[in-house]
Amino acid sequence: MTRLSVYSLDGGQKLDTRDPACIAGALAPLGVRFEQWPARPLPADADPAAVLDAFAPEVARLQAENGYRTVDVIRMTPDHPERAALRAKFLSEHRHSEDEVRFFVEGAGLFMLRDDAHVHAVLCEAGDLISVPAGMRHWFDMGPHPRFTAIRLFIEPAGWVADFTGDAIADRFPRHEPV
Ligand SMILES: CSCCC(=O)/C(O)=C/O
Ligand SMILES: [Fe+2]
Ligand code: NI
Repeated sequence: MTRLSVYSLDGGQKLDTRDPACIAGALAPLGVRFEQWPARPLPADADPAAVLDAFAPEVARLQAENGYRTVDVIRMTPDHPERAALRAKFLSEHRHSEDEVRFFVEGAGLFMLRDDAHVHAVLCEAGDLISVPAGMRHWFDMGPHPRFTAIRLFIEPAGWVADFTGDAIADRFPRHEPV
């Protein structure tokens, strides 16, 4: 179930909630957009084109709002050959020059969003739309046995571009531990 846990930078826990309205309300002051949209089941063999086709109305709505020029699909399974390398890449704290817009359509993954005083752990699940503002330090944990599909929307034609901070902060905070 979608969840927000907030930690102070020294690791003390300040908030833990599974209430979607509370999650959205706690993230909004950070400039983070969080909404829940209905998700629909996908065939196990759905390729990126099929995923985009299944969620064409949602993608069109987001593109109409913000003119995203590049849209892709990331689908991770526990046997994905690059799961360890991709997990390590996203676990490195980074930021982007544009908002990070993700619509989760299957499974779950953990976003860790850092501001001056806190780390906000947002466990995103199917149906969750999140937009992390440009410049916000963050990392993402898909866990050792990843299972999620997310639609990613970019203004930048090149798609995913990150500025890694070099800070190993992720090592000091909880990881995604799927049940
Ligand atoms: C949930 S989409 C994969 C992770 C990603 O694109 C990113 O930038 C994480 O911070
Ligand atoms: Fe990112
Ligand atoms: Ni904060």
